[in-house]
Amino acid sequence: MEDPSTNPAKVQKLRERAARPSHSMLRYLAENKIGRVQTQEDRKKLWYEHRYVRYAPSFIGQLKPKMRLWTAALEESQLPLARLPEIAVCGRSNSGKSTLLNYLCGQESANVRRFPGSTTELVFWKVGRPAQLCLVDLPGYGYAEASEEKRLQWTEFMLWYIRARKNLKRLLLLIDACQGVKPADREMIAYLERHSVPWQIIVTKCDKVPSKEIARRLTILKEDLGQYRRMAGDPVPVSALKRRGMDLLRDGLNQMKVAKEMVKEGIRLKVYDLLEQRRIRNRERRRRKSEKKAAAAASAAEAAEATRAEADVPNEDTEETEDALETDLHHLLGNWASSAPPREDLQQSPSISKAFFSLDDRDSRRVDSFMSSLFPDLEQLRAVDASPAQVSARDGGGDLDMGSRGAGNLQAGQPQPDQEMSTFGDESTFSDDEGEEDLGDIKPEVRRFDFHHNSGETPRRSGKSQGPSGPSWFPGLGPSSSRDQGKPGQEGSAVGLRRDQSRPRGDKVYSEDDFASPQDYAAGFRRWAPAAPTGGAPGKLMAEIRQRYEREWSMELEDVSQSGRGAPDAAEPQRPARARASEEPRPRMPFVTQEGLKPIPKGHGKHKVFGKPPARILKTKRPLDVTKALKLKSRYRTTRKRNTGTGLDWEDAKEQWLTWYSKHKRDWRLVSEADSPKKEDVDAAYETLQERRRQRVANLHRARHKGGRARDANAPRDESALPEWAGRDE
Ligand SMILES: Nc1nc2c(ncn2[C@@H]2O[C@H](COP(=O)(O)OP(=O)(O)OP(=O)(O)O)[C@@H](O)[C@H]2O)c(=O)[nH]1
Ligand SMILES: [Mg+2]
Repeated sequence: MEDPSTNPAKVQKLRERAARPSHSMLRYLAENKIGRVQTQEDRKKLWYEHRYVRYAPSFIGQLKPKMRLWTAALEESQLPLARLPEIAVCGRSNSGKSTLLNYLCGQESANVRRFPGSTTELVFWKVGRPAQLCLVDLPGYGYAEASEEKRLQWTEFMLWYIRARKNLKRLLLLIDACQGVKPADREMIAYLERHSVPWQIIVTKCDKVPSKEIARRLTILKEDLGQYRRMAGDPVPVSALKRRGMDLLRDGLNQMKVAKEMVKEGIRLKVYDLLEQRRIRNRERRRRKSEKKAAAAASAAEAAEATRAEADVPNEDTEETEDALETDLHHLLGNWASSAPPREDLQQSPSISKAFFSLDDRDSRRVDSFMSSLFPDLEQLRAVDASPAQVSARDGGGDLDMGSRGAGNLQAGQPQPDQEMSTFGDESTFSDDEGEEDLGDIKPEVRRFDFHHNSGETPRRSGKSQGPSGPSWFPGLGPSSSRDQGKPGQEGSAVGLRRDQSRPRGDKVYSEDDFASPQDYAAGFRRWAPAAPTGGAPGKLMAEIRQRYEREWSMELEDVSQSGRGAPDAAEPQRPARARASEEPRPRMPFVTQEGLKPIPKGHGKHKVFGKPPARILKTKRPLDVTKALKLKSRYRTTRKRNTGTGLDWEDAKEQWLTWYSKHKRDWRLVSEADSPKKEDVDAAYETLQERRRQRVANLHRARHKGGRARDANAPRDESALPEWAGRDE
């Protein structure tokens, strides 16, 4: 018997058959009706639900949250600010990524098409109002209906994005339930593991597979993927199109939305409640302002003195409004904060460390001791102001380890002047509807993310060096004091201490961000992120990746090229492909082989690089042959008509017709329409023919049983003709 272990497909089948899904899983699938509908009753119900029940799921605490297009990016410069936690969906083309995003929010915003390759850019969707999450629709990998250049471009950029983006909180890896985990998916998992990106498998299109099958496959998946460290949760079976199993997924993602707390005068509050309040407040302020302006214009027309007198009013008024709004805010928050007694220590002029890193005395003491252990000369640092020469010397440092640079500079006593920076990432992210509003009055009080906030443009990573006014590498240390004391006119440009307002204490938890380079920090990239792929060198990143992870990726390429040749000699140096002098240099779209870089092959060979299209697409698509289907062929005949007897005598013609008739007699329409001798004649002649044939067969039969040729049974027996032994009766 054949050994089944030699055939992976067989092994998989055997495993599936042997898998024993857990009771809870079967129960979950049955309760949520995940799987192909079996009965007519269920089918009817599903149809009804789909058609008539309005779909309004609750996600990130909002009912049918708004899904607004933020940007679509294929280059680093097109990426949006990294301010919201991002969840990306990734998977082979046509695995249902865009559909899943749509139905997560109950919207139909993302572009969905039937063919692979409908999404060709990284599409960023802001979810909620105010936005609390960013969903990223990544283009698919594997086969897609697009040019190779395009596919290479988006694949590279997607891989780079996954690797470099700091606020990417989770990557949902979609797997088509009908297709299962393909080699390309395994490659992607290896890539994610390598770069420490939390991922989770979502099995989509579950409405196409029976639930028993799904349960078995999920069990095997769980077994196989249990070894991975970065897997953020068990595989989730869903059917986005039929809206099944989505709640489990939503619950998982809900935890990732912006839900920061801040401590305001000793009271913990949700930032988003405050943002809502601020939205209301700002709107109110704008309305009052415009009213005031209108009133001022009216009075200006009456008297010039009155106008001049009003010129000073806005400042006072604004402050009044501020106060009024502050109380308004407290009122809206249930008057908690106003009832809290004012703390003595808050009124004092804040020391550098205390102002930023303490919530209560215990925390501040702990942080202080941590600080002094890290930076023994912290006290001296505070006295030193940043001079432009020192700063520029620091900026010439190239791309060293940012962590050690940050710490080193602090020790060298070069605190940076403060600069506006965007906030992002786990520690610092929050955004609201308008997005660009100044968050100055709220930010300083936010626990754990009291970084400097940008009210203007964020310095991009690819941009110029920050120069003398570069942002602090260690937010909150030094610069705030120098700024507050040295630049009284710059109030409110960045989040720091406001002169008129003392900072409530907030404790500080350090993160890697604190030691990241300002550029990376501002642009929201991970440490060690490589430069983004550019149009100038297509395929470079991809080639690097392939070279690096070749062993981990179960590469079809390797299998194909190595079978029959054996493993390559490791000692042999790699020969670069030689350019022929006579030929013009071709634009190279390289991919990595055992022999080095090669241009992407044409024809079937390119499947090795890009994956194979599904069989459905490889099949030639022919229009349905209507004439055949409706049996109208004879009426709309386009082929040559058979010779029906021109130039033949009747006998020959009849003979031909009879052959034709015996072939086509089942198709009564053909026969009746045929331009032939009369049907009765043909039938009669055919019957005769058949009779003759029957005779012939009968004769043969008889002859066989009489041990010789057919004979007339009544003919007189010729004894002499018989052999000697045959006729001797006696
Ligand atoms: N039966 C079924 N079909 C689905 C489901 N989800 C998506 N589809 C179909 O799959 C096809 C592709 O869906 P898309 O959402 O465009 O797939 P995609 O992964 O975004 O594809 P690309 O953008 O090309 O990578 C569409 O025809 C969908 O209707 C599902 O849960 N069940
Ligand atoms: Mg898509």
